[in-house]
This record gives sequence, C-alpha cells and structure tokens, in this order.
Amino acid sequence: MHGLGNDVANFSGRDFIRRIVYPMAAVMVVAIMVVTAVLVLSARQQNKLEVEASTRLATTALQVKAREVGRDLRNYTIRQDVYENVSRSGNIAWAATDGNIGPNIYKDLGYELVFAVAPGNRTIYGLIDGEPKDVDALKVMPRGLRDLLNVASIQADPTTSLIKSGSDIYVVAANGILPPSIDRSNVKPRDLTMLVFAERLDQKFLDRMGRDYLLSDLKISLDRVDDAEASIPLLTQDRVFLGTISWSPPKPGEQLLRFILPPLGIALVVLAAFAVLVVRNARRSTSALEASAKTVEAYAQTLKESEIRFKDVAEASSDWIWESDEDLRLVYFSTRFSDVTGLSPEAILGKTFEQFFSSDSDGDGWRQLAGSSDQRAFRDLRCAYRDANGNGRICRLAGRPIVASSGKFLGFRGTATDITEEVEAQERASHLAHHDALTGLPNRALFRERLNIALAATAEQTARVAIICLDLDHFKEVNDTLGHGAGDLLLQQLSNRLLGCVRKHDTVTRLGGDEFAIIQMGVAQPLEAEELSRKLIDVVRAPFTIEGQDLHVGVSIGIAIADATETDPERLLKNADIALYRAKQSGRATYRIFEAQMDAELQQRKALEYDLRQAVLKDELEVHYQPLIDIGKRQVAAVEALVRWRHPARGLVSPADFIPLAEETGLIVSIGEWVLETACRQVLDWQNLRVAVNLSPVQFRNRELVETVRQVLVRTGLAPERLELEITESVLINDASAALEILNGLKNLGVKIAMDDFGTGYSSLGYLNSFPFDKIKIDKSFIGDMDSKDKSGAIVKSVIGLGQSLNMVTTAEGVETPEQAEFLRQEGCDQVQGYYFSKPVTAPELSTFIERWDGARAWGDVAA
Ligand SMILES: Nc1nc2c(ncn2[C@@H]2O[C@@H]3COP(=O)(O)O[C@H]4[C@@H](O)[C@H](n5cnc6c(=O)[nH]c(N)nc65)O[C@@H]4COP(=O)(O)O[C@H]3[C@H]2O)c(=O)[nH]1
Repeated sequence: MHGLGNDVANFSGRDFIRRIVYPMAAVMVVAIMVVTAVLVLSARQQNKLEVEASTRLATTALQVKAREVGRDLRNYTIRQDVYENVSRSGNIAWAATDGNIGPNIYKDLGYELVFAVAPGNRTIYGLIDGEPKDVDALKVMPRGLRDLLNVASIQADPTTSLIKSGSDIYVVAANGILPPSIDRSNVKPRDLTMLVFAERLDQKFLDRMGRDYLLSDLKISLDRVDDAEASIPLLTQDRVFLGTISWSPPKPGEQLLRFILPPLGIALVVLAAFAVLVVRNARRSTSALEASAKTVEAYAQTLKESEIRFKDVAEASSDWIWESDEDLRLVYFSTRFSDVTGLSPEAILGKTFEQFFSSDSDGDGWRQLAGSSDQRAFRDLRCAYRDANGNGRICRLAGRPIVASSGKFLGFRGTATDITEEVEAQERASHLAHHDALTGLPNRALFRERLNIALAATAEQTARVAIICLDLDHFKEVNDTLGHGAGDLLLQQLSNRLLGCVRKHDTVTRLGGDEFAIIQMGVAQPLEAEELSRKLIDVVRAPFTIEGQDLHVGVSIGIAIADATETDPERLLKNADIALYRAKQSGRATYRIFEAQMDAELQQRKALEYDLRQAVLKDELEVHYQPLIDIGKRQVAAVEALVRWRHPARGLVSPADFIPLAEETGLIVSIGEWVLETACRQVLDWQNLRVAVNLSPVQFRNRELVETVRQVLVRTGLAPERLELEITESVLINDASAALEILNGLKNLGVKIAMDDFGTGYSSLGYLNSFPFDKIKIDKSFIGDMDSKDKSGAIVKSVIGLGQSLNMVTTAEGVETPEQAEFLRQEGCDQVQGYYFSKPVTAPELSTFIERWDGARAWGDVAA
C-alpha cells in the first residue's frame, strides 16, 4: 500500500509528459515525416518516371518524325517520273509543278524546305515554304547537309538528321532519287541526284507533336536548358548540339501529393487534435491520479502515523491485544502480553478463558462471555489472572465479535489492560478516603457507611446497635504542653486500647481531633453499652507513656442506642453527641445514655445561646453592684460588679444561668470586657471605692487579657489600685504556669487580685502559696452553713487566720444575718458582703445606698 502510494505519487504530470507524451509525439512526428517523405519521394519518383517516359516519348516523336519525313521523301525518290524529270532531265518546271514536288509538298506535307541536289552538290531545284527558289541548298544549310548528302547517297533508305539553318532547326531527310526500276548496284552514289525534305522544328511543329504525344508546353531553344523540367537535346548525326526541346511533363507525384496531402493534413490535424484531446484527458486523468495518489499518500501517511501512534501507545501502555476463537479459546496475543505478564503466549495459546482467568469473584468478568450466547461488543470486564511469578493480577477486557462475511461468528478480538496498579491505587485511595491517616481507624465517612449497614441489619434483628461517642478530657493540655507529636502518639496508643475493648464486628472510628466513636453491634441490653463504656473509661484512665513521660487523660462518653423507634443514623449520632455533652457537663470521665429530655434541654440551651448573642448586640446586658463592707471602718469599701441580662421575655436572668453558656461559646470574652469597662467607668462616681470584677477562666486562655485590662484602665482613667479582679482556682487548674504569667502581668499593672469562692476547690492552699493574692473571698456556702455546721465555722475561722498570716484581705460572701456579720467581725474578717447589707443593685440604687449608709447604725444593728 505504502509502495503503491509512493509510486503513484512519484508519477507526476511532468513524468507523464516525459514518459508518454514526448515519445508519442516523437513517434507521431517521425511517422508523419516518414509518411511525408515516402509520399514526397514516391511523388518525385513518379515525376521522374514521368519525365523519363515523356522524354522517351519526345525522343520517339522526333524519331518518328524523322522516319515520317524519310518515308514521305522515299515516296518521291522512288517515283519514276521524279527520276526521269529531275535526275535525268533536270526539268525544274516539271518539278515545280503542283502535284510533283512543287508547292503541294509544302501545303500537303508541310515541308518548308525541298531541295534536289544533283551530283557535285549542285542544287537544281529549291522550294522554300512552297515557293520554288533558286538557291544553293548547301548555303541554306551550310553545316550538316553536305555530310548528310554524302551519307544518304550511299544508303538505299532515306537518311535523316537535324540540321540548323539560321536560327531554325530542321528535321532533314535525304535520299537518292532512284526508282525501283533501276538497279542500284549499277548506279554510283556520286551520280545520284539527292532529294531533300526538311521540316522546321517551329512552334507549330511542337504544338502538333505535343498534341500527338500528349506533351504539353513544348518549347524549343537553341541553348542548353538546364532548368527545364524535361528536355531532350537536339543533336546532328555527328552528335553536334543544335538546341533543346523542353516541355512540362505531367507530374503525377505532385498530383498525388495534391490529392493526398489535404486529406492527410486534415487527418493529421484531426489526429493532432485527437492526440491533444488524449493528452489533455490523460493529463486530467493523471492529475486526478496524482490527486488521488496524494490522497492515497496522505492516507498512507495518516495510516503510518496512526500505526506508529498505535504502536507507541500499545508499547507504552500496559495493554495487549488478544483474539479468541468461537469457543473462547485464546488464539492470539500481541507482544505486550509477554512484557506485562511475563507469560509466554505459547503457553497460553489454545487455553480457554476459563482456563486462563481466575474465578476470583472480584475478577471473573469473563464469565459474562462464557455464559452468554449473545456475541456483542463488550468492555470493562474485570478479569483476574496469575502472572509468570504466580502473583494475582487484574486486567480489564474489551472486545468485539469477529464476524465472517457470511455472518458466522468466529470469535472475539480486543484489548486487555492490566489494571492491577490502578485497582491497588483505588484500594489505597479508598482506604485513605475511609480511614484516618494517623490511627488507621475508619474515618467519619466509613463510620457512616458501616452505621447505615448496621442499622439496616438491625431493622430485621432483635439485637440493637449502640453508638458510643468518646471525647478525651484534657487532651488539649497534652497538645499544648508536649506538642502535637506527643498528642499524635497518644492518639495512636489510645486507638489500640479502644480496639482492645471491642469485639470483632464492632467499629472503632476516629471522627476527628480527640473525638472517637464506636459502633457496638448486637447490643441486647443498654447495660452492655454501659459495660463497654466503663471498660473504655478504665482503659483510657490508665497512664499513657509518651516520650518517657506518664500522661493522664480521661474520656467522656455519650451513648445512643438504636431501637425500633430510632434508626436514623444522623439522629443517633447527634443523640450520642448530646449524651456526651451531658457527660462532660457532669464532670467528665463518665458516660451518659441519651434520653429524650436531654435533647429538649439542649434545644433550650441553643435557644438561649441565640438569645445571648442577640443580647450582646441589643444591649440587654447591664451591670449590678453589691457593696463590700469594711468591718473595721464600718464603711463601704468596695463594690462587686455582677452582670445581669434583662431578657425581654424572661426578665432579669441570673449570671449563673448564662455565664457557663457564654464561657462555652466564647461570648464571655466580649461580655467580660464590656463588664470590666462599664464597672471601671461606673466606680469613678463613687469616690474612693474599689470595684471587683469577675474574670472567667476562658478569658484567661487569652494572653491578650493583660493588655485588655490595661487599655480599659487607660480608657476609663481608673486608678489601677481601685480595681480588683476576682478569679476562681479553676483558672489555675487548667494551665497554672500560663495563668500565673497573666496574673503577674495584671499585678504589674497595679490592680488587686482576689481568689474567689475560696475553699470550694481541691488545692486552694497550694495556689495561695504559688501566687501572692491580695484577697481571699470565703465562699458563701461556708458562711451559710456556719449556723448549722460547726465545721463550717471552723473552716471560716481558719481561712481568716490563713489570710491574716499571709497578709491577705479576707472577704466573706453571702452574709445574710447580723449574727454571721458579728461572728466574722469577732473572728477578724476584713470585709463582708451579703444580702444582709445589700443585694446586687443597679448603679443608681447603689448610689442611694452609699448616700444613706450609716455605718454606725448598720453595724450597731449588727452588734445589737
Ligand atoms: N444566696 C446569697 N447569694 C448572695 C449573697 N450575697 C451575694 N450573693 C450572690 O453571690 C454571688 C457572688 O458572686 P460570685 O461568687 O463571684 O459568683 C458569680 C460569678 O462567678 C458569676 N458572675 C457574675 N457576674 C459576672 C461577670 O460579670 N463575669 C464573670 N466572669 N462572672 C460573673 O456569676 C456568679 C453568680 O452571680 P450572682 O448570681 O450575681 O450571685 C452573686 C451574688 O448575687 C447572699 O447573702 N446570699
């Protein structure tokens, strides 16, 4: 195909002209030349033959004429009367008589000259143009006649010759006058009287001769005529040149040419036109052929490129080409088969699909073909096989039926793509997509899938599914103090511990961060989920050894159990989350099973959260103030700022109800700053009073706190020593060193720091040691219990003593009775705060309170 394409393409129009048109033209030209030459030559030859023939004819005509003259002469020389009268008697008169040899000779026979020459060349009779003349014949014809007479005298028959006379040439015959009656042998030639007849070779003669011998255009000339088409020389007996007779001989060759050339010319023109037509058509055909050759070449090129491309692709890819017979017996493999599989085709050829491919359920796509009578094109059949090393591999088959022109199915032909790596990559990708990279546990996506499957199965079974959500307690501290690497190691160890607690069919999942979830299968009783939860709490509680350090974390757990009424995975997960939230609220390291009312509470909480956000925006918060009374001076020493929320529907909401929410949502940061600034600004109205503001542990997580307080002081212009910041010990529990750093920063500003709710925590004394607080506030629970419990009174006493020894101001909260106030005074407490003196009130109310404050009376009442 390729060679043909090249040959055809190489045979250009120029080649066509060179190889065909030129030779054809040359042959034609040669043929025409040959034909023309033959024609011309034959025409010439014919002309030549005709000239020769006419020459012979002219010569003959002259000879005939000579013989005629001789014969005419002889008729007279043999006459007895001529002999008697002319030879013997010399009777001229007789001779000149008409009917003898007189004018009749001229008139009837046409001889212009008639002489009778007696012996001794004596002219005895002369007749010129029919007129008797006394002339000397030898003078009339000075050359030639004498010789002729001599010769003729010895000849019996007349002797003829051509003789010139003047400018004329004559056919002259001479004969001795001798009748038959006289024996010649008795007469001496010189004694004979010679009779001469001469006919002039003039135009008249020539015309006659022309007519008689069909010679046209006869002319006589005294010269040699070289350019005549046909001529004969006129010679005497002695071959002396006298002149030339010329004529135009017929030219049959020319006629022939004239006859043949026009049709031949036309024929040639037609032939030439035909040749041009043929050439043009041939050119057109050649052009078409060239065009198609180019197309063929282009196709061939495209085909070649496509072959190369196909080969490149085939070689570069892991595909191989195969062919089977109608029984699905493999009968052909391309070379890539061996490269990819390492198997020799010979070892496989002749095997059926069933024998070559495995029956692995993940790769038995070939069965579709084996089991089908429907021979259609197919693709994406996933088939498993073993390579030369016995390793299992997967390929993807595509093929089309091979059908004979008769319609008979002959087998399949197609490609096989080794997709082992692709399948493995997909499996890897799928594993990555479904598993947590750090712990290798199923991730949230797989958790959802498995949960769906588990719930679907549960619907038909009596056993239930428990969803257990776990959240690590204090994991953030591990991350913050030891870094994320340690956190990661902990999560990995934790994963193993969790896996150690569950059964084979359960699923342990890392949902993200320190959140985990477990799908516990086959839960007959909620108790089983509780048992597992306890087990989980125990294993997590055990210390983790990370980088040589023992770390303690806990886990809070929320459980939701799927039953006939609840099978929605999203909802179940949410319920488990709500339960988890509850567990965390309940003090961590514990579990809770979801109950419907939890959800209602959560909804409420959410509504509250929304309202609180709105409250901040709508200015629904306000600050109330509660006075702190200096026992020694019996004066109002300070006020505690306590935030209030004036809810449009609920009325005044206690901070106990919304501060925890504000802390969880982070709103406490902005609320706290607002309270701080409001209180600092407000206390400027009350000369010399200090203001105490509560700080949340959440605010302590922000290292900007010191700067915030500094700016508030700058903005309000309040002297730092008039500001007291109250913190609870929980601030110190979370991250003691960071909290201490902030506390030192605050102290450096010049503000006072008070430990609030003292005695309610675990290690208050330790904290008092590590940070120089300015004040200890004894929690109101101890004050309230003083009346009933001696123990509380003892604690209050010892705290007051502790404060005194550490040189800290002690303030007792929740003083509601004059007895409590008196007791505290007697024990040396510095300040008191409580409903007995005033509840927290608005700023104007507190101003009134201060105005009306009469320390003596108020204290007097107490003392009384
Ligand atoms: N039963 C009784 N209670 C008395 C008596 N005297 C005072 N109280 C109450 O005791 C609480 C004292 O505040 P706290 O211990 O700091 O406890 C505060 C404080 O921890 C927090 N809090 C209030 N305002 C703020 C604030 O602006 N920021 C922050 N972070 N927390 C605040 O909310 C807690 C509760 O505040 P309140 O409901 O205002 O409750 C106040 C106050 O009204 C009394 O004689 N008997």
